[in-house]
Amino acid sequence: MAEAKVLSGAGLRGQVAGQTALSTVGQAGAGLTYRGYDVRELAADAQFEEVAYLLLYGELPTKAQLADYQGKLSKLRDLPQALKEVLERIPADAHPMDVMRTGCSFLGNIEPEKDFSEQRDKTDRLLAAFPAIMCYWYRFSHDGKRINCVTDEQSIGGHFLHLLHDKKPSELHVKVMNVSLILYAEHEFNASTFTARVCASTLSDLYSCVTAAIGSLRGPLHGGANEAAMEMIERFSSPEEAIKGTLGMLERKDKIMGFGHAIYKDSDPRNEVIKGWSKKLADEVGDKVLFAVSEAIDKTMWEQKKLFPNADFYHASAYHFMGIPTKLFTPIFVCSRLTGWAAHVFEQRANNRIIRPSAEYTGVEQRKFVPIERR
Ligand SMILES: CCC(=O)SCCNC(=O)CCNC(=O)[C@H](O)C(C)(C)COP(=O)(O)OP(=O)(O)OC[C@H]1O[C@@H](n2cnc3c(N)ncnc32)[C@H](O)[C@@H]1OP(=O)(O)O
Ligand SMILES: O=C([O-])CC(=O)C(=O)O
Repeated sequence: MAEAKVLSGAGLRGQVAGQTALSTVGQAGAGLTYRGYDVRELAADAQFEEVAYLLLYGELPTKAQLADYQGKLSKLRDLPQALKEVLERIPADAHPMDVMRTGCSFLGNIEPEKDFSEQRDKTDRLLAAFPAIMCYWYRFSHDGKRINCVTDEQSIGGHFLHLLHDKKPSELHVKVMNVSLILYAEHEFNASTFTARVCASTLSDLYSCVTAAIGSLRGPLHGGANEAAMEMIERFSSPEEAIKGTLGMLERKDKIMGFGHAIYKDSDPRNEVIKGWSKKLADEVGDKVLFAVSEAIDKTMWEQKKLFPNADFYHASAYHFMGIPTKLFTPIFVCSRLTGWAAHVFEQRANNRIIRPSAEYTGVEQRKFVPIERR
């Protein structure tokens, strides 16, 4: 029989591992704030670029600052030819998160961060270029098309949809992308951000920090859960089937992706926001199955386990209704969370000590070395 898992203290749960002025997660009142602003207010009224500016530059921009910032980002969207050639060599069956990791890392070779004084400019470049890295590879490997990486879309979300679908996105879809990018932007010491900070603490460069963070976000217990949730939802063709299937998974002690959270105990404040937009999109496309299936799983999980949907669960159906292929879900998360990762790298660099915790040794007692011929 497998030994019982020792959970107390595992995963550094509940331990303060450093300080941040960027966000609060799971504190009384607003469940999530970015530099003091409730994420729900930001998602309702701000543009993603305003939130990126807030995280990276410290305060919300004025109208003129936002226009300048969006103008700057628009000019940084195109990809160097050498990067396009690398993307063209990545096969169609590669995981797009691996493509993002490679794209980010390769850009770090040809446009390196030579000095920390460049950190904001390098972040802006990545923010502008990530949608094209994802879509250039996707459209080339899947449709055989070398797309133009520049569009006249003002927003990053609109730019991404335009590159992906080769047409101007609807206002509703641009709005939902904007909301989604805001909701995913920052979340304190989650696994991928902590990865970025550990890397930054060695005084490594920004691209290494972001590449490492992409690797952490990829896993299904973190950002990869939105794709895993979609794969689960799609298996059911009615709410009744979904309830039966969910009960079966719980009985088999399967993990239900898109549910539960390491910090939030009763609800994830981002969920109600993206759920509302997913419903609007379901109505727009005339969906009669996916949203109802999602709600049935949601209700069953609460009734059976008191587990609630996290930000990833209703993102799955929302993205699907906008015609986004499932395997691009987590890369979109990268386009957003880059802002949080980079802001944490800046914060770590501003007050750095190498992150190096201790381990409790559980191995054998010290013993005498036995030469190989006597073993
Ligand atoms: C938005 C970006 C994000 O990264 S949000 C997280 C995305 N990940 C997922 O949705 C993956 C599914 N969820 C999980 O694996 C966990 O809930 C995560 C998020 C990893 C948190 O883990 P941890 O802090 O260990 O959970 P916990 O201590 O609250 O667990 C208590 C008991 O409940 C169980 N549990 C938890 N989540 C689920 C789930 N989704 N499906 C089924 N069971 C779940 C745990 O296994 C644990 O049970 P037990 O006490 O070991 O019997
Ligand atoms: O905070 C966490 O552990 C995971 C999460 O929700 C996020 O990174 O958005």
